[in-house]
Amino acid sequence: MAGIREIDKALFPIKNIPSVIQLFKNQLEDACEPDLALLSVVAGAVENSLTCRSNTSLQVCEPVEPTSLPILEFHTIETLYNKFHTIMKSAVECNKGFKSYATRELVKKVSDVVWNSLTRSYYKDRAHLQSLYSYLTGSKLDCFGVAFAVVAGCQALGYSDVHLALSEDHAWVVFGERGTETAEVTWHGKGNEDKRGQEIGKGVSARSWLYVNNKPVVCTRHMEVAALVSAINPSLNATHDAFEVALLQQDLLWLLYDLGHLKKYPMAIGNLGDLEEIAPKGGRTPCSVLFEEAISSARTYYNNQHVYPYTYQGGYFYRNKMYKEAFESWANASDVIRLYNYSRDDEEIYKEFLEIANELIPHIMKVESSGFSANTILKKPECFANLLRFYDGICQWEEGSATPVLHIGWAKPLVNTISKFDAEVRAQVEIVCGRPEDDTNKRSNGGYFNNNNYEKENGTNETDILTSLNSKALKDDQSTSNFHPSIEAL
Ligand SMILES: CC1(C)CN=C(N2CCN(c3ncnc4sc(CCF)cc34)CC2)S1
Repeated sequence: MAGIREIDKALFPIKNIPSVIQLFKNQLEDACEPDLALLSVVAGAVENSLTCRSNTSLQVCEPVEPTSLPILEFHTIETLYNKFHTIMKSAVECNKGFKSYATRELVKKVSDVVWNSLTRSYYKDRAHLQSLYSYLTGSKLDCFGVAFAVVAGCQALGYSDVHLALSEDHAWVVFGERGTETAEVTWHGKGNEDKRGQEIGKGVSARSWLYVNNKPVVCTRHMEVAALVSAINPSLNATHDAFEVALLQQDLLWLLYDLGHLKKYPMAIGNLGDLEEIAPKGGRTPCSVLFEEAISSARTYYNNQHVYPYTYQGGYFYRNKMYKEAFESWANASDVIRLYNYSRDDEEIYKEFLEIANELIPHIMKVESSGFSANTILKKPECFANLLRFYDGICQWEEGSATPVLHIGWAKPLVNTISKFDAEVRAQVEIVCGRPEDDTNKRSNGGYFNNNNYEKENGTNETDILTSLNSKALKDDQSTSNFHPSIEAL
């Protein structure tokens, strides 16, 4: 392992953001691979010094150089770096000399070293528990942090084949001669037995969103740096961010973007888009384009199996009152989820769709039907079509799943929303149902919406459907409709 080089040491003591950027630049542009342990300790130390101040009350800071940081001494970093290497090397005898490829036993051993050195019990979802600084000074890591620490530990032991694999809500490792071996190395969610050491989902979990249909982001060393930078958390408290940390994260993401290391990492591009929306850097790609780039990355490299690129974009449109565009993004997100089976590990994306359906869309309908919107979306059939596509995707997500998705809490906002569109607007939407593929328990997208005349597949016209929907939600009468059984069950 290269260890800390003179060129890096020369940057210390670090007093400002440009010095941190330079350290990352040296590591990323250097011929050999970036040192994950060094960069994670430095990023964690900076984040900790600016967000975990003892007095959490917001000080009225005297105007300082916006990029100044609390001084970071080399000795501090070197001590923690050496501590990490000692932990790894004393726990794992690795054959000196030639480095073979990692084995499942080796990966499990490194995972055990990290796992057994964590504090017995602590609040796992707390902020600032993702870095090796947190691990080495507080013996605390969140679930992503454990996976990252295992990859950094294997790098410290000289295994260049062990890499981080990322879904939208979980992390594991790949290793071996062809990089095709997989292993769980951390936990997921609450109250789930960890599966550390096991291969990645072969069973039912393989069809769950959590494992993104086996289309995870498989990182290079440089993309592992992008993951640690994405995991930087600028939050000071529930309402405020430490702006220097957000600035550092944004500058580091631009550095990685310029070097091409975000090309296959949609969520990192989305993170950069969020930061750019808040504090746009002049002369840079605008955030709206970044959200589009994240979507095209997911479509190009991950067979469009990722949801978050569309919810990044939908959130941006929503915040900027571009409601017609938001509906389209959310319908596209729903077209992704419809191909999965909902499983108990998918709570995070369930909450995402629940918030869109029961908070964001009802808010839009309220604003749009307040009568002051000249160019209201309530007159636009494509908005109605995208709304139906959004809801239909969630219904199809539930079909074939062992766990139900929809319940009465979904139906009332749904009926409220649909009935805000007048009949003559709805009549302009044609539901063309393609022949459902003979896919056992998961039809492919059996239908799509476009704006011609509305025809239900069995000839029922839309007024009956909506009337029966309304009556169902309001009076629970027993008339039949073609909507999803869960809505039928109201
Ligand atoms: C549209 C949104 C709700 C906004 N933020 C989102 N995220 C914030 C950043 N996220 C991420 N950003 C970069 N890399 C990763 S790897 C991972 C799974 C655990 F390892 C999550 C995640 C998760 C998703 S999705």
